[in-house]
Amino acid sequence: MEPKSLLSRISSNTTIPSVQSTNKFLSLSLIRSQNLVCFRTQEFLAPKIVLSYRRLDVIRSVENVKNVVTDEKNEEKDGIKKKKLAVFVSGGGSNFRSIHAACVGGSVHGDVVVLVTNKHDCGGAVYARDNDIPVILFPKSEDEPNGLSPNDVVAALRKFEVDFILLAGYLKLIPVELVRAYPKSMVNIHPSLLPAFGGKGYYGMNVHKAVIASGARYSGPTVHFVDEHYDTGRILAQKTVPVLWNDTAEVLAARVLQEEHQLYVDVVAALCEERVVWRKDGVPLIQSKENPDEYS
Ligand SMILES: Nc1nc2c(c(=O)[nH]1)N[C@@H](CN(C=O)c1ccc(C(=O)N[C@@H](CCC(=O)O)C(=O)O)cc1)CN2
Ligand SMILES: NCC(=O)N[C@@H]1O[C@H](COP(=O)([O-])[O-])[C@@H](O)[C@H]1O
Repeated sequence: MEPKSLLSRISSNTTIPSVQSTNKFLSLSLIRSQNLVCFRTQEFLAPKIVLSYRRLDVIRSVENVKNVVTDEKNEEKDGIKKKKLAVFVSGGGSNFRSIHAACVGGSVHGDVVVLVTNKHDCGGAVYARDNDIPVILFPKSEDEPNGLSPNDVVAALRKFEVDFILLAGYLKLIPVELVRAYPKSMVNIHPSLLPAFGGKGYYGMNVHKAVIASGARYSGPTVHFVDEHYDTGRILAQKTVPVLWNDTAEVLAARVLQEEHQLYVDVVAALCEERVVWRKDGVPLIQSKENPDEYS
C-alpha cells in the first residue's frame, strides 16, 4: 500500500497526533510560520497541565516532516517488505502483547509502529510505553478530551505508514472514515464463532455468558475483516474450543483467549507475508505456508 503523503495536505492548523512517549503525553501541533514548521508540545505533568510552546524541531521544508517518524529499516524477507502494524486496544492487551512478541521474535514479518487506545491508562498502553511504542488516543471523548478525530487518526496512521490495523479488544465502533481508509487491511478478533454471539453489546464476558446460557457445545475465536458494523465483516479464520457442562464464563474465556493468541499471530503472519487471497465470491482465504496449494 502506498501511504499518501500528508505533507501536501498539512495546513497551518493541522494537528499531528497526540503521541505518548515514555511517561509524558505529548500533543504535537504543526504550526506554520514564516515558512518554517515547528512543533508545539503539550505536556501533561500530573496533576497540572502545562501548555508550553517549545520549538521541538524546526524543519525548513514540510517535506522533511515525514522523517520525524522513526525510519525503521524496511527489511525484506523473500522479497516481501516488512509490514507496519497499528494495534487498537481498550484493555489489558494480551493479544497485542502476543503479536508484538511474535514481531520481535521474527515469526511475524511486521513491526507494531503505533498503539491506538480509547483509555490512556489501560494495560495495553502501559505495555506500549514500556516498549517505546507510540500511543495515540482515539476517539476524542469526555474521558479522553485529547483523543483524535476520525480524520486525524487516519492522517496519523498514514504518517506512520501503517499497512494493517489490528483491533484487539478495542471496544468502540470504528467510524466509516477509518474503515474506508483501510479496505481489506483492518481485522478484528472476536471471542466467539461468528456470526453467532456478535454485534452491539457482545464484548468481553458478555460473549461467554451468552454462549454458556445458549447451551452451545463449541465456541472459539474468530478473526474477521472490519466493516462499518460490529462483527459483520468477512470471516478470515476461526478455531473451535469445547464448552464443558460445568464451565463458568471465566473458565471458558480463558480457554478461548489461549486460542486467540495463537490464531491472531498466525493470521497476522499470513497478512504480513501476503498469504491472504480473496475468492471470487468475496471470501478471504489464507494460503498455507507449508503447502502453497492448500488454503484455509
Ligand atoms: N466498525 C467496526 N468497529 C468495531 C468492530 C467491527 O467489527 N466493526 N469490532 C469491535 C470489537 N467488538 C467485537 O469484536 C465489539 C466491541 C464493542 C462492542 C460494544 O457493544 N461496545 C459498546 C461500548 C462498550 C464500552 O465502551 O465499554 C457499545 O458500542 O455500546 C461490540 C463489539 C471494535 N470496533
Ligand atoms: N467484541 C470484542 C471483544 O470482546 N474482544 C475480546 O476482548 C478480549 C481482549 O483481551 P486482551 O485485551 O487481553 O487482548 C479478547 O478476548 C477479545 O476477543
